[in-house]
Amino acid sequence: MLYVCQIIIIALIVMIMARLGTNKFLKTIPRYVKIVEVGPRDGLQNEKEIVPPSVKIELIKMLVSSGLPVVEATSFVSPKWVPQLADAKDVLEAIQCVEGARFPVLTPNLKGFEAAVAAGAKEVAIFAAASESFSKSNINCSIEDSLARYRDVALAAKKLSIPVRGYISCVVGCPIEGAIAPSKVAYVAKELFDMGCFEISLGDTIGVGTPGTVIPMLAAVIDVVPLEKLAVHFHDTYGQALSNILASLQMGISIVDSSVSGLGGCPYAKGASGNVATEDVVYMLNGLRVETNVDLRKVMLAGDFICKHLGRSSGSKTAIALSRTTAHASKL
Ligand SMILES: CC(C)(COP(=O)([O-])OP(=O)([O-])OC[C@H]1O[C@@H](n2cnc3c(N)ncnc32)[C@H](O)[C@@H]1OP(=O)([O-])[O-])[C@@H](O)C(=O)NCCC(=O)NCCSC(=O)C[C@@](C)(O)CC(=O)[O-]
Repeated sequence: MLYVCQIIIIALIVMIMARLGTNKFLKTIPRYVKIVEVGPRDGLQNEKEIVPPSVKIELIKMLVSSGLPVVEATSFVSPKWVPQLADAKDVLEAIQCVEGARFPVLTPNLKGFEAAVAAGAKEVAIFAAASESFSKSNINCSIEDSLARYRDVALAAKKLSIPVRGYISCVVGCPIEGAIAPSKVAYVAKELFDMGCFEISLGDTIGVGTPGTVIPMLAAVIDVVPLEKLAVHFHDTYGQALSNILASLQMGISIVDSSVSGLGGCPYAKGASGNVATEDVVYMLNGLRVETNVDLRKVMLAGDFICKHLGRSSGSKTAIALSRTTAHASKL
């Protein structure tokens, strides 16, 4: 009996030592990561075929049931610019009764903000760029003009106690200008922070970044905005999104945007592919033993649902692999 106890104690010590050894290398990674699901907005804004509101509403409900704490629902932008989201009012009104997640919506100006609030928005997002040319092609104004517009939105939101998230596009590269200097990103980030954004999401809109460009960009932004206010938003055009997320986590970032099944792209950034897939992010974070409170199987069900509707296969490698191998799936 004494012998068995000794073996159990030694085994426990070995396990704890092994864990501590691993933790030495992973110690800077946050223990909890908030995933911001952007599929219904960033994903569906770029679909050629217009998805009916009933499908969007069902998708949002399925994503909420997977435990995702934030599901970006839609945009109150000009329907001439983004006809795919012309049903923003219908979608947002229909999910008012859904509990368990926050539903931010994009608002490019006061007109959009007022329409969003009238439809029940309790959180909004404004979206600037670190590239002049992209700002012009995406929202038809210069960076400075966009910041002036967003100050009005932020002020109106403050009066109603509505939290405002800020986005910055093209944080490492622009489809028109090429490489973007980290100082430009830091400048816009500080402006958004100073106007009251509670969180700032740094978007590699065309997915060209690698840890080699993402780390210096984050270092410049962390110098001017508190780390805990920053989120990362990677498109996966060059297959770099997960490595960029890991590098960001190692720098202490704990908020990651992703899109179910890797849906997405920006209508004003030709060639940009979808966001990093939520399923792939959850799988990696599970492997790192980072808490997300998200049920991977349920995200996969939401992914199946929208991919069937769109008539295409998933953009998530995890979803494809797990749906093929029941042996792996049972270990989740
Ligand atoms: C900003 C504008 C409106 C300027 O567009 P504009 O043409 O310069 O605006 P305008 O003020 O001259 O108005 C033109 C028309 O739009 C109407 N209008 C004006 N505002 C609104 C509104 N809010 N909602 C509905 N309608 C609106 C306005 O009433 C008028 O209607 P008309 O008199 O011609 O009938 C336009 O450029 C626009 O809507 N752009 C949005 C483009 C977009 O949504 N892009 C994708 C999202 S950003 C992104 O994907 C990046 C991100 C966030 O995901 C991060 C990343 O990946 O990097």
